[in-house]
Amino acid sequence: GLGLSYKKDENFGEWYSEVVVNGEMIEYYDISGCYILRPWAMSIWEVMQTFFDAEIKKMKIKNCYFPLFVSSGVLQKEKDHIEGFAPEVAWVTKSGESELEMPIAIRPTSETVMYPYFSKWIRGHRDLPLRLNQWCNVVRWEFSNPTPFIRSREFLWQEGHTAFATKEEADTEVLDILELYRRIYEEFLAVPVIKGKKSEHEKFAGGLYTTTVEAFVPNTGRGVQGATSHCLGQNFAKMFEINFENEKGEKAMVWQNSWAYTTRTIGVMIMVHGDDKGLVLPPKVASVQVIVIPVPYKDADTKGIFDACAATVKTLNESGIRAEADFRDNYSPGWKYSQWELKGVPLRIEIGPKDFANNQVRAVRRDNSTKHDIPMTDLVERVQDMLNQIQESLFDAAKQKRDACIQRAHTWEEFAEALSQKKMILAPWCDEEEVEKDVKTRTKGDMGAAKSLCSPFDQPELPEGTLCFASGKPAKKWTYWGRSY
Ligand SMILES: O=C1CCCN[C@@H]1CCCn1cnc2cc(F)c(Cl)cc2c1=O
Ligand SMILES: [Mg+2]
Repeated sequence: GLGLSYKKDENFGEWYSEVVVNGEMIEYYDISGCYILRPWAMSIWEVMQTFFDAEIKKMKIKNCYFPLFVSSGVLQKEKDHIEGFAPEVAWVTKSGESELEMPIAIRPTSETVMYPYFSKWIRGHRDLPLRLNQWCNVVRWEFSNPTPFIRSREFLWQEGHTAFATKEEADTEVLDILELYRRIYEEFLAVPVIKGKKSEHEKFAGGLYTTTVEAFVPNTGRGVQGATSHCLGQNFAKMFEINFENEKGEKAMVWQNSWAYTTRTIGVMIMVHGDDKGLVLPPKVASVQVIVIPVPYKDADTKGIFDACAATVKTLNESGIRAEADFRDNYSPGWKYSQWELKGVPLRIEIGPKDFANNQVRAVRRDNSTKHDIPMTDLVERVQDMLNQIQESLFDAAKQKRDACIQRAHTWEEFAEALSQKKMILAPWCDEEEVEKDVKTRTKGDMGAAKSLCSPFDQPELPEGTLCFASGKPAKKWTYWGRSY
């Protein structure tokens, strides 16, 4: 039958892979770590893309497209930040039967692809700011356990790459983009995130600083890096000689940013909202927000009921609500209810003989299963209200659950206890990299080590004399710690 064989609270990993497959988002592929994104997933990606693309266009950021392939000389250009990643670079070594002269890498990210051309295109201050974005795929041949959406060897993302005359402009854009990432999570996916700064150890080594929106999966007690917005400083400008003649006629290096979010966003949403009946889609990103199901009864006016369903869909669509009817005659209404619940459609509308006779519909919410009789005369207004309520209550429920997983800790004992309870820990830290590495070492285990997730911009009060939870040295900042994906 349609029912899932795993429970979210009992076998999270199996529950997740069953839900993404049975909910028709993912099809497994014969190459490990690669997944087929079916329309039910792609439509969510497109809703976010439509929002984000419009927003960056308002910021005068232009889309472009650079080649997938990177020559090995160019890729190795940035030695120190590459060496850590070398094992995950995928290489093309042959065409047909013949070996290539030089192996060609498939882009794992596009700094080294783009920046030689930034150097060529940027001459004077009038060429700045240069602000480009590309929507593309990247390949990273990771070996840690692949998970649909969350960790795959190929994924879709957007990568923004910008260059400015001043640091101030770069700093401002880093946060403008981070706010868009927060909106994607909190306003579209209904997932609460924490805005903060990555530690020196966790940041992008090639950059100056990394800002992030951190999500959290209560079931596994793991943090998830939701999206990142880096200020690269002048590091890449130095390496790729990206400089310009400033207004005083002096030669100056540009200040750069790079920022990305990926299809991982979809996996986080599924993990946070899904339940034992399947996917639960926030209305903002659901390609079908309302599914209308006829409930004919043997001698009742079946045609009338079907026509009422068609009219309901038409009325909703005309008001901008994404509605469909399920007229399939080879499935019972009950079977259809289960199937559309499995696919996470936020609202179901049933029209049976009684509803039809009373010129009303029966609406059922996917998130809390409550039933509501709606007069046809109020249809659009009531349905729109219910969709807004579902969006809001999904966020509120997720925020409540996430907040319940946050534990403050002042000592190692409190930290270790909270970690064992799968919490995300907010602790005062001395901000020393050696101490951070020590926390990783001390928490190594089969569940994976704890790491710093971010130092939240919204810092609680740090009273004078507060000591670091791990080193006992004077604490400098509150920082979130936890296991992560
Ligand atoms: O996160 C972003 C936003 C969008 C543009 N890129 C940055 C940094 C990416 C770091 N990073 C991440 N993963 C990598 C994997 C690799 F195989 C190689 Cl060669 C390099 C990297 C690498 O530089
Ligand atoms: Mg990686």
